[in-house]
Amino acid sequence: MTTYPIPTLSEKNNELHLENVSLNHLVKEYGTPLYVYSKAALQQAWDAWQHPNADRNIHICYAVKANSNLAILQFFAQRGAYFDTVSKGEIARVIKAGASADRIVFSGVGKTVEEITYALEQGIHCFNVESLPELDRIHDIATHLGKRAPISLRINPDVDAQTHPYISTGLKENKFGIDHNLAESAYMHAASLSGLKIAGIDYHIGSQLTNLSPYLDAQNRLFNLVKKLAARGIELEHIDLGGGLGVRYKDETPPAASELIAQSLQGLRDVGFKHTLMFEPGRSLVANAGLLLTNVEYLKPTEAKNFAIVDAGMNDLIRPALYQSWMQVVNTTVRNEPAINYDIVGPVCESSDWFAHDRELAIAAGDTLAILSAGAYSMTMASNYNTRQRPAEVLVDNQETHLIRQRDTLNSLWGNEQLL
Ligand SMILES: Cc1ncc(COP(=O)(O)O)c(C=O)c1O
Ligand SMILES: N[C@@H](CCCC[NH3+])C(=O)O
Repeated sequence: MTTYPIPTLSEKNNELHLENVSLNHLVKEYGTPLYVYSKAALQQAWDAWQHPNADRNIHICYAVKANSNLAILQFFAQRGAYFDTVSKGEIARVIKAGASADRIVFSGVGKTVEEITYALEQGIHCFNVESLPELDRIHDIATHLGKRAPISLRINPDVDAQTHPYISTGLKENKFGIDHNLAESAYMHAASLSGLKIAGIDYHIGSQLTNLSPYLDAQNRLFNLVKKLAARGIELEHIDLGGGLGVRYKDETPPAASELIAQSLQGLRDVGFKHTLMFEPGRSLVANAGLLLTNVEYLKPTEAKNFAIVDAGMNDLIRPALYQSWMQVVNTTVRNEPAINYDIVGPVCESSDWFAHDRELAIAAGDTLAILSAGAYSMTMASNYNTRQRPAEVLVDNQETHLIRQRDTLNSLWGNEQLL
């Protein structure tokens, strides 16, 4: 029997099921393209990040950009998550989903005056500050509002995360964070600003990391810095080690979250630190709880290739087009006919509109394909390019299904536009 990266996906009676719901049944009920998430898989991913007997507080800040559907945010809020956000919209979503603002950290290199004002008015947990001008801006706005802004400086440790260059963020040529070498003077400056309250320190070196060593290198550099800051009288409440833990799409073997937490805790104990520990996982909490269902519209053999043209496009799921990501594609109906090689492509007018190249599959026109591991950076990166309606989203809970987002309506496509 095939094993899938999604733990709650299995074959029953020659059809794929997510938990106890047939994917073909979902297609009949909700149509395609359709994002489907498994509540039990979300729970497993959340549980993997729990470390009940730690000798300090550990806050798991779910990185909202990975999947920001309100029902998904509500799921994590109900389990006591903190949230890592990067825009006013994400902060507002988290609050709308029922989380308290004081569980929100606000990252991002380009925070506007409007966003900082909004975050201060809501009373967020902490700003992860990415530059000196941003530090001054937050001080000015906080002073104007008669508040003190809790801040952490995001340090760029100049460590190679060994991942795709587009999702590597901790090298000195990346736009993120404050240079490691400037960190001490940046903290001294922050300490001199009355509108700020120094709360912590953080880094985030990249995404889809499958190896602990870059993490641990960055962590050691950060701990040295924390020691130097303490020697200068700057005490921090928390250390935030960012997100980035990878998942299995194909045959990757990322470390377990428990391993990452255990090593980080050990590192902290070795240097005698008592700080609260924070992490900002996104992908590892949601990627393998979701898939995208798409209908095969046409099989098109050409001299060069066999194309399977599906009704989802790069606008619905851009990861293969943008990063050449490998995502597993399976037929939701198990077919015994011989498999042949297909390029799985969408209807969008771009040659980069593909999901898989040279995949061996047995497919008939009208079948439904499932693109797996599509719980993270999939729906959140969807667009309306080619004036296509973004997919609906469904959450499966054992035998029950919940529509958690309607498909875009035609009217929603131009609802904000105006004829002259
Ligand atoms: C600041 C920050 N924190 C957390 C994350 C989440 O990363 P991941 O989804 O790889 O865990 C990101 C995205 O890479 C990020 O930019
Ligand atoms: N969007 C990327 C991850 C970006 C991480 C954001 N800092 C992906 O799909 O892999």
